[in-house]
Amino acid sequence: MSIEVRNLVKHFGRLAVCNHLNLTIPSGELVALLGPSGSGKTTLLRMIAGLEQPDSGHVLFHGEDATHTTVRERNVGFVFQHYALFGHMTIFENVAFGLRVRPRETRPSEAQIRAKVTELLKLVQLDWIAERYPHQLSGGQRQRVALARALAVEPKVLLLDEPFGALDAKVRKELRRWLRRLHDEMHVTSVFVTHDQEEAMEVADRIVVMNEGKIEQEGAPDEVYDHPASPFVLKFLGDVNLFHGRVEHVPGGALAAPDEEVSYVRPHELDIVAQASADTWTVTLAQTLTVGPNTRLEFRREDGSYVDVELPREQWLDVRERLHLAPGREAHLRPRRVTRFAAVV
Ligand SMILES: Nc1ncnc2c1ncn2[C@@H]1O[C@H](COP(=O)(O)OP(=O)(O)OP(=O)(O)O)[C@@H](O)[C@H]1O
Repeated sequence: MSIEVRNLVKHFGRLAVCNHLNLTIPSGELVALLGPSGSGKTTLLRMIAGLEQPDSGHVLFHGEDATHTTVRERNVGFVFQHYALFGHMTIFENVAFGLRVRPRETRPSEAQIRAKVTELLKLVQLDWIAERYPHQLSGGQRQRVALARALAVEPKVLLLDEPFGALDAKVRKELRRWLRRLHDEMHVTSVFVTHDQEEAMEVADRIVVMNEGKIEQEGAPDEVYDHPASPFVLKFLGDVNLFHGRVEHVPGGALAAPDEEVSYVRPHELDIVAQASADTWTVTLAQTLTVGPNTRLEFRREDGSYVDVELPREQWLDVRERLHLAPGREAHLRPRRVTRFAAVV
């Protein structure tokens, strides 16, 4: 089931929360709506679901206008961050719920319900605790039950709003991979909202970057990361050093961008070298910090600004020895890649 959003507009008071949005999600794709808080992700998701009406524009499901259809008619499954399971029902009954409340004529038989729920609980690897109650499960297990419950009614579209937001980092990571695998098995067209760029990059086929009610860019994770369409996308997808036009201290001036340009270099795209040359910046090491396998170095430039460099720990130990680097010592940084945008005046 493909989803299409055409010229969608939604205001809350005078605030344009969705500002003429256009988006096409092909059938079977897993798409992330990524953006900072307040960028309109949830509102867009709710309009796709039918929980919110747009001021104007259209939502199409499989080419057919669904703008004025109800949530039920759209046949979408939801998983939200604080999606409450029914506390008085077992896990099994929670998953069976959507099937049991169907009108008699479309309700599956008891045997069919049992088979379906068992299959889904196996899929989310929780069949061994089917008779437990929600309060006896961990947060991550509960989210998996919520997903199984959403899938039970065989939705054509699955919508997830920060589904793993409330969980700790390790569980989040596990659930992400697991969601990706699940999607590959089920092929349900899925849209999930997140403000975590790592989560979006790791899970999604395609990322839609949103900012202030508009789509800044959409594309495959690599495409968006390697070819950001705007400084906003570049900054939102990871740490980046920023160099303004006038960089007088650069030896030879070759790196000095024209005044109207800003250069951006990611911390892992800078090499530390011994000799100054036309394509290096002269810096002083301020401090080092090792986090896991990587070391993060903070260098100070002559104008007082800071540049971050990140490299694998072993590489850092090697560079440190070769260049006799220590806090307070001078070094030179050579970018392997520079992204330039016109400065906003
Ligand atoms: N029902 C509402 N009434 C008034 N304003 C609203 C309503 N829902 C959302 N907003 C406002 O619309 C803007 C976009 O909200 P939305 O929830 O879509 O953003 P978001 O990108 O999902 O943010 P978050 O990541 O914080 O959930 C926000 O400024 C929010 O305060």
